[in-house]
Amino acid sequence: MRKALVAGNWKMHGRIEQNQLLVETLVAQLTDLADAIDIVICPPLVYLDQVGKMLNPDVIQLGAQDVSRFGQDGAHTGDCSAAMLADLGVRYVLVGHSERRSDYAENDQCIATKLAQVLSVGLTPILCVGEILEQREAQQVEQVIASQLIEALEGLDSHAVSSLVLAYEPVWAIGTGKTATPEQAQAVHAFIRETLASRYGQPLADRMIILYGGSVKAANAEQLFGQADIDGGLIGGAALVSEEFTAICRAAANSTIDG
Ligand SMILES: O=C[C@H](O)COP(=O)(O)O
Repeated sequence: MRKALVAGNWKMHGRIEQNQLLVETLVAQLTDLADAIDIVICPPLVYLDQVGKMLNPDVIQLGAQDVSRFGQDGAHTGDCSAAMLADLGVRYVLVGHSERRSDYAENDQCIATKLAQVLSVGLTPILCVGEILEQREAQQVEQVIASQLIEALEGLDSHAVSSLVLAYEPVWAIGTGKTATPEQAQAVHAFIRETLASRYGQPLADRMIILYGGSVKAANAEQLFGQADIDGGLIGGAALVSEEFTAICRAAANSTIDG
């Protein structure tokens, strides 16, 4: 059985004082879920050290929102390498989030390079894929998702692919309050698993953790996580509210127990 994972992506939110309050609360509220699910918090880069020092990695692990595509130390102003993230105790790294794709024109080749950097230092990438509204309306969802996956995974062997986490995030559902219905999300998750099975074999596909992201909140988490191929969530806005994030984690734990 796959172990559910819930990752909170704070995006560009936080201040030292409010981070402290939020993380202290989460650590206290989520301790009993340590064995049931994996929980990750991805604060902004400048707060990784602060948040990392407050976390008990047996309960909540540290994640980063991005990584440099350059592997070596060097003249890359503003960048932070995978090795530096590992040095700080980061365990997971978001790669290919739609906001990186749109804000910084990150293409699939750039994303493939970043994946390789993250894997090279033994961290777990969370590879994000998802279609924009026009692509969904044009019935291109499967084509877009397959292409994003295949291009990003180009050059990785099965062993490397098996150490990834995937996140399906329909761009039209991110921060908009328009969640995909559980059926819409399940259909794409099943398609992702089929695509992986056809390229890397059924056992690998069956083990792959595939998260859903896009306006997940306490009120819809249970239904989403109850779908057969949805193994948890990548949470944005609701990750900034302790009661919401805790309830989402509990819904994921319940879905694991329910099977
Ligand atoms: O990384 C998180 C996703 O982009 C979802 O964000 P959201 O929950 O605010 O829609």
